[in-house]
Amino acid sequence: MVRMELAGNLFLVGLMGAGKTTVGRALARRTGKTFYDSDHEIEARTGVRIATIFDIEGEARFRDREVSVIADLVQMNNVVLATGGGAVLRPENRRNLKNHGVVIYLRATIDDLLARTQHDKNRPLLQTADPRAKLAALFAERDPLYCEVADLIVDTTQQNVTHLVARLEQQLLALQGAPRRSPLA
Ligand SMILES: Nc1ncnc2c1ncn2[C@@H]1O[C@H](COP(=O)(O)OP(=O)(O)O)[C@@H](O)[C@H]1O
Ligand SMILES: O=C(O)C1=C[C@@H](OP(=O)(O)O)[C@@H](O)[C@H](O)C1
Ligand SMILES: [Mg+2]
Repeated sequence: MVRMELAGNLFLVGLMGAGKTTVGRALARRTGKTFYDSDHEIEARTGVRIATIFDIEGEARFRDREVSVIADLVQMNNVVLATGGGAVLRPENRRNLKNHGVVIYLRATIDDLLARTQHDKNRPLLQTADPRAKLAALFAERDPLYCEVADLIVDTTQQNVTHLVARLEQQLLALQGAPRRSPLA
């Protein structure tokens, strides 16, 4: 059987724990694209973990680094890029993502996001007394931005990564054939 090819760049957005890094890596493998993660790229360029950048420089400077890394990575061809959850906060990033590829919003419930992030200490914004309340506040602030930038919105609830990636590939192929469809999958 001849497999249809998915053209161009794929960019993943969504809150912490949505699965951007995990799904992005698997999607790249499945589609034959090269995987990048903006957080990994920031860590590679600085030589320190994200949490250390937040500690030493603060969030605003981290966002500046994120803008610069995303501006570079969107220039690549045939990549899957997992962004950090806050990338959509900066208009330059929203513009860059929209202009250079198909943007996929991985949406998840607060319960799922909490369950998937609670054992990981490298997300400084969730090192608080009430991470559920923090995730809910971030959802309220960012969901409109993710929706604004997305070509495709995918609900990840009760979806294991393998199934999610297979479904995503089908939806992306359909979108490729009909570019002006609604983003709601
Ligand atoms: N659809 C899913 N179902 C179950 N677990 C998931 C799913 N997507 C991601 N995970 C798990 O959740 C955790 C956070 O995923 P990650 O890819 O780091 O999210 P993000 O990059 O969006 O913050 C990881 O342990 C990952 O294995
Ligand atoms: O939501 C955010 O503001 C952040 C999300 C993180 O990436 P993930 O979404 O991959 O966890 C990372 O960029 C940083 O801790 C800030
Ligand atoms: Mg990630």
